[in-house]
Amino acid sequence: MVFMYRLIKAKTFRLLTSPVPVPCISHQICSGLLSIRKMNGGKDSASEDSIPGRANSTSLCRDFAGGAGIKLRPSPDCIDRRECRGAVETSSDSLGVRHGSFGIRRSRIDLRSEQRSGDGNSSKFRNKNITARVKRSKSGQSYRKPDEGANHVAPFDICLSGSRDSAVLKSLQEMEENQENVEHPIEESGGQGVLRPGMVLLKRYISLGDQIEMVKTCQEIGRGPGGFYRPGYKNGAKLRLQMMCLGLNWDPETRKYEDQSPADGCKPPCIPRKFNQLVETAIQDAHGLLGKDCTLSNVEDMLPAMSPDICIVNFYTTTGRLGLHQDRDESSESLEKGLPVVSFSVGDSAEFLYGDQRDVNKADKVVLESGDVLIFGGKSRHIFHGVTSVIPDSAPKTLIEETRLRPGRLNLTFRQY
Ligand SMILES: O=C(O)CCC(=O)C(=O)O
Ligand SMILES: [Fe+2]
Repeated sequence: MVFMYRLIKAKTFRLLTSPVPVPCISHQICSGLLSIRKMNGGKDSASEDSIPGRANSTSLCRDFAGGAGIKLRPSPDCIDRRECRGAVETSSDSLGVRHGSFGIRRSRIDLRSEQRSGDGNSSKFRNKNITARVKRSKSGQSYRKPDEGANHVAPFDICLSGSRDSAVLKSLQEMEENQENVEHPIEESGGQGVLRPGMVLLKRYISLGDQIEMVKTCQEIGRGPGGFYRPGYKNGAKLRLQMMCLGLNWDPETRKYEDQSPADGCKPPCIPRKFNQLVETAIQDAHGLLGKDCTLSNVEDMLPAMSPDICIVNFYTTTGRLGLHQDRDESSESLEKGLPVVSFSVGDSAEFLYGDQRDVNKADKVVLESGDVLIFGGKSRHIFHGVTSVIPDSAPKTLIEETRLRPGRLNLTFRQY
């Protein structure tokens, strides 16, 4: 009897502590092995940090953890296999692991996946000596620790989940009522056109259908490896936004582009082809606008064309903002040529400041609404710019209904390294 009991206990222990291979097929079609080990009791305790909807855990391919919760989600347009190497300690995971078969409270996830082909960006950037703060785990596996000592968190979901409850319906109704009183700021902001040399604003340029698709795509990618997280500066201060980088990761701490996300050590997801196409047509249309000025012999002198290989996706809640700064961490070649930054705004409108100095009192202001595209290159490539406020309840109602985007603003800025 005692022998039988010991045998069962030993088997159970082995079952709980040995890696359970779970195929990891992310939205990036990365194949890997997820090993979940029970490390600490079976109690389940969800905790949240101060950011709404953010669970107190980091999870790689967390949609695939938890046995029964395995989901396969092909990436929109992204066909390359990406490299994720990580060894991440998680505390209670609000997603798959928490609901996993063992009620795992803390788990260690080892994930390894191979890289296949790709668009050539990665090797190109590796050759440029882009630094990645890669550390070695005891097992020798490379991984990158995000905030040392801080709780790792699951990627932020830019959309609300669950069924439409009365609170959401109420806020939709309120939004509808408020929208009747929203003054469209085209006149106030000068509307569509050339704001200054090299700076063009295309008002309501992105169709509602494309905006909806953009939100859904960003949500999909943003919940996966290399997804949304709240970045911080060297001094520990956090930015007042959630960020995800596509193509290459931009690290506010080092002010460098790297080929690993600090949040989970994964390669940044690639930029969906559709996004790049929109950027290219927006630049062409901006050239069309500039071409109306007969004194310009070559519009590209004022606004060079570019092919984006980086996209920084920011999500601002209604209290989010971004201080005046210059975008100057791209390659010196790109900056010298004045290759433009192309910015898409989706969701709530925002007050955007821009000027020649880092001084809010000397800056000009424009309201960026859902669907607007702002392009700044050439002589305006080094302008100081920032977001002072997000205007609540100003997003198109249909966009919110179709996507359940959280209150706030999604902004995508495309650049060429
Ligand atoms: O949100 C915006 O409009 C600006 C974002 C920005 O400046 C940046 O990501 O560098
Ligand atoms: Fe910027």
